Amino acid sequence: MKYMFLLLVAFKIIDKKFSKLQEVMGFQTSHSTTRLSQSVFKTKEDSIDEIPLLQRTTMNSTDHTQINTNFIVTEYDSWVVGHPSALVSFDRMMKAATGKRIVVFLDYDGTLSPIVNDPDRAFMSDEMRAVVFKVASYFPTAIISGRSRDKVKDFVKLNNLYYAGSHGMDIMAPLIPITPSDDKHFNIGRNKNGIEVPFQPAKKHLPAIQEILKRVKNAIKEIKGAIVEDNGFCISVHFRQVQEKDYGVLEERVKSVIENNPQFCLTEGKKVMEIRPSIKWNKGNAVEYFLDTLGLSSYTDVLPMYIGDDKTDEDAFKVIQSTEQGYPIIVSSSPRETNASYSLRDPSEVLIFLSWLAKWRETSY
Ligand SMILES: O=P(O)(O)OC[C@H]1O[C@H](O[C@H]2O[C@H](CO)[C@@H](O)[C@H](O)[C@H]2O)[C@H](O)[C@@H](O)[C@@H]1O
Repeated sequence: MKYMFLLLVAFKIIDKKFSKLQEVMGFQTSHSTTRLSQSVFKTKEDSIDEIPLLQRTTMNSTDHTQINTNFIVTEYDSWVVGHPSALVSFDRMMKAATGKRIVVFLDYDGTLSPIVNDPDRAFMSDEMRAVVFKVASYFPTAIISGRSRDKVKDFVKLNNLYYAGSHGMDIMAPLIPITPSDDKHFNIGRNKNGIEVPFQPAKKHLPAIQEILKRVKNAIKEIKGAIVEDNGFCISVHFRQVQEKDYGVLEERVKSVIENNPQFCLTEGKKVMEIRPSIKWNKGNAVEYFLDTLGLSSYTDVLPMYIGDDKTDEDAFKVIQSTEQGYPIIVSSSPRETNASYSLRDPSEVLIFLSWLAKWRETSY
């Protein structure tokens, strides 16, 4: 009996220590829902379950830091300390947002829709659409995508938000600012008859872009799995389905098309090479443009949030950082060098975050 009691006490102490460790690791305690707990814990449990016990005890420090055989701190766990989960930090973030004018910026691929092999089939779920609709009905919201503006709008299918395509090189800004504008960009959104026209800083390059599009399609047509996507002011060359042995040739051919043509440059995204005009305009400029046309750039109580997953979103994260009170949130399930302050693992966590945001607005106003 005495031993049973001692055993119970020992068990309690271990259990308490484990809970403490979870808190230190940033696991949610106050805003938890079953979905969040499942989402946050899933990978931990999976990563432990998936790895045989023997291997757990022999892991090297590059992949995992071993604490004991039952609890493993992954590189992701260490990274997330510097880029806390926006779900775990939700209460704190929203406390700081109270009374501020929230503006929401969203990337599309890998943020609102999961990454898939075929770029034409990167559909957004109805659940995500419903939640984005709700968020956009409460806060000014814009989607800034690498896709052409029309294409991203076709995927999203919502009319209560703003769209920027071609990494911000094609913006349909609000016609009437929600607050009096300081007029920096405002008139650019309409023609002289007051009709809505998109802001397209690379417009004069369009004929050259179309010429490059023809040439790149021709240059890579024999490479199996390569897909060329016309994104209006940018061209994507996808290699997700290209065999590794063919990648070198593909890269060489794409580079040769813009060789000696300083009008264009090549950037890289997720298994995609992108040809774009060499102008100083990116997703960060698009964020500034929207804030300006919304009439918000001169207000000190504006809190912009930007959620994105790719390299081109980093320019926007930098701009959000520079406001000193915005929330740049990266979508990544692996550690990454980033200018974002917070993180979400994947579009399913983006969905939870946006639904909490809408709920917060419903209950706190
Ligand atoms: O700025 P975004 O909205 O994130 O657009 C960036 C690129 O996204 C798309 O490509 C990516 O998603 C595809 C579908 O999941 C995937 O197959 C591809 O490997 C990813 O790179 C889009 O097709 C590109 O044109 C965008 O530039």
